[in-house]
Amino acid sequence: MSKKIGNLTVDASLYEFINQEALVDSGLTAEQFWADFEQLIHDFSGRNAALLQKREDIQEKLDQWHKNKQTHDATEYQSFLHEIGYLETEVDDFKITTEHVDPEVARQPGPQLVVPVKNARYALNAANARWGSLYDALYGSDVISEENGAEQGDSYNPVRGEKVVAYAKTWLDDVLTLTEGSHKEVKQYKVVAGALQVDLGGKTASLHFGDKLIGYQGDAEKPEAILFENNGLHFEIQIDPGHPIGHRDAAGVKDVLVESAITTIIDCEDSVAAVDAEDKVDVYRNWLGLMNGTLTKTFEKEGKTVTRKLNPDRAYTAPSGETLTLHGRSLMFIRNVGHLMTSEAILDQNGQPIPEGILDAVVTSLIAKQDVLGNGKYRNSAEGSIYIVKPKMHGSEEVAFTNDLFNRVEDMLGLQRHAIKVGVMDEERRTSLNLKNCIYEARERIIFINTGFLDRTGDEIHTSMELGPMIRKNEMKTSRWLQAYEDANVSIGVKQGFRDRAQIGKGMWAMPNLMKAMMEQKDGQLKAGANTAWVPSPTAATLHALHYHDINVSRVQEEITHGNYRAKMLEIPVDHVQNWSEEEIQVELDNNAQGMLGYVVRWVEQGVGSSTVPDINDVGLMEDRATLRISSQHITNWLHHGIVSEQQVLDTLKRMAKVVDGQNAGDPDYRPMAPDYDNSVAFQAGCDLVFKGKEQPSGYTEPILHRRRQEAKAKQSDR
Ligand SMILES: CC(=O)SCCNC(=O)CCNC(=O)[C@H](O)C(C)(C)COP(=O)(O)OP(=O)(O)OC[C@H]1O[C@@H](n2cnc3c(N)ncnc32)[C@H](O)[C@@H]1OP(=O)(O)O
Ligand SMILES: O=CC(=O)O
Ligand SMILES: [Mg+2]
Repeated sequence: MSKKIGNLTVDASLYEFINQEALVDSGLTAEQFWADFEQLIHDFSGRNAALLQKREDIQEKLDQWHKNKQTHDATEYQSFLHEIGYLETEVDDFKITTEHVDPEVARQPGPQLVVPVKNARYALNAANARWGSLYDALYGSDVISEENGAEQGDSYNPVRGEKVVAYAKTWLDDVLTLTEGSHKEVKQYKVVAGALQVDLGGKTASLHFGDKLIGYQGDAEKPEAILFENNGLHFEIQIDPGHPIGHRDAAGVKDVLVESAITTIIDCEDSVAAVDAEDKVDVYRNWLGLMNGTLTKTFEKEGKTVTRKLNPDRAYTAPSGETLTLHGRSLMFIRNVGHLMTSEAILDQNGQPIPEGILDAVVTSLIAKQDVLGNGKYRNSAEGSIYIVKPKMHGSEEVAFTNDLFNRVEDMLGLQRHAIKVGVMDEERRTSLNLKNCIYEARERIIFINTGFLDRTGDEIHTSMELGPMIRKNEMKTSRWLQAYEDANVSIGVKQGFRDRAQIGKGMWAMPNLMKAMMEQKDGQLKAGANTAWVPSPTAATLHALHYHDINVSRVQEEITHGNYRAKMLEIPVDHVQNWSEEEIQVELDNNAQGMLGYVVRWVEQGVGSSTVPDINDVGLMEDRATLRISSQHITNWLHHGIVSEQQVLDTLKRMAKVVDGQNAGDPDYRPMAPDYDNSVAFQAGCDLVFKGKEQPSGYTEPILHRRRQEAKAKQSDR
């Protein structure tokens, strides 16, 4: 059902949602909103389409260039890229001037959590993941080994519990060093004359660096929680001798509560399957509930009914005796979709679906205006800012388009100029190579540049598809172009004045179950100069937060050395030797096919936009549209260059479909792909992604996924 509003045709459910929910108390009338929206669509759609056409024209030229050249000459190639406008002439030096940036962005380095907005249970969990139990994160992850009787099991294992406490207290000794003794020996914590005093059994000690104590809850002599700050991040020692864990502890410590997900990206993009107006309304309604504080979700967990809602702020007594309040929730950003897709939720005056990025910009900003006006139960941005993450832009013209669009949205919604901030995903090759210019176009509203290395890898493969077969997927992570891209992002961000004003972010830890490995490796992103980095879950946020206590990122950024990274970034990861055995080729194909189908089947049949899918070695990998872009494009590339044959790919897909079916055997809602492959919409989607992969714009997966999901939905409603 749809409604004619002016010259627009608007899906009825979206129209009702906007009029009856999103516009309420927004200070805008429905009449004016729809009239302005129509005009905005009219003014911006053509430019959006032209930018997409430019992408296609450039790709066509790149393809021809590689096809016509016998050998690849790097210097010649760079000149050609300049000629076709792929490499831009660099703007003069400048600094970003973004104002009204919340401290979480400007001055609090810390983890950034990403969560699919469509999943209310997870989204609420993510918003609340500002604070996380260190004991729970350790107990439930592989950071604590299961050796010597420390298995997780079904009920509380005190042997494991002891290891957790030992780990946490060793950490406390590092960040909260006592004048003598160890936190392991403490018998009592109290606050005396505004300072920490610990009883070590006969001896007393205090903090080596006294200014780290900044508050407490309860009675100073017998606190329930003591709050500390280190490197701008907070944590609490929580004390309750009556608690089952506190009861076992000499000082009654029941937990260490760590400030964890400082910011969270509420994602409308790659972790979400939203293909029609119904889905978009679900997405927007959850975002509204997060902005006005009304979102709740009731579900069964461990035999109990749980109702999850947003956590309140946290109140403490400061050493001065005054009340100190800290945010109880993560600062929420909203990731809009990119410029590529259109949405049938609204048809323009010609009956054409409008650009989905425009729809997201208008509706997510309208909803966030509730927070700007202070209409919600809680405040997200104390600065009255709206944080939109914009993915998958190619080059500075596309950033300029976003900036102009946001100006117009601000005018339309009655927001102050630059109230809408932008986080630019540095995840397409044309953006990485022209990053300084991209930042320049958004210099008054930019609040992050983030290396989305997953999309970036997909774009690397697609852009140079014609040059030759690419190196194996796992080798991409250590290749020279990728290192140069990561370094360039930090260097350019620092030079353009991001330090202590905006985020220089790094990418996702995509192995949600391998937390020990994360603890060993993810601090590398901070050492490279990032002041935030992506994590897939609240547990990962709590653990990754410890890295920011170890490393003072602001200081790291001060010492960043700058180089010229362009030439290295332009080194294309083709494998010139191709010294692969038949077995290696098959393993690579199996791995890509399994990851791809494991993700696609849940996307297409069940509308799940992000899943953990076991890889060939049974390691659970976070899969989303960006990882799908890599695996599908990799197969397409090897197929195109004859490393694998069409029959081999098809046989592999069929074999892997059975493996994936087996992995999902426990799911009553699962629809197997084998043996009726021709009738499995998901399997057909997988085939399209590789066999039609060369024609997909920039190698993106969304056009095929959307079409196939719509088909699966239609089939399901017929059944
Ligand atoms: C390239 C890119 O664009 S990366 C960014 C896009 N990707 C993402 O956003 C991925 C985000 N992460 C996720 O979606 C999930 O963590 C997945 C799909 C990877 C794993 O999900 P699951 O297999 O269901 O996780 P698992 O069973 O281990 O844990 C579930 C619990 O963790 C919580 N959880 C897991 N991930 C998240 C998250 N991102 N935010 C909040 N809570 C989360 C769930 O709420 C649940 O707890 P609950 O029972 O108390 O509600
Ligand atoms: O969006 C993130 C990415 O890696 O792609
Ligand atoms: Mg991405």
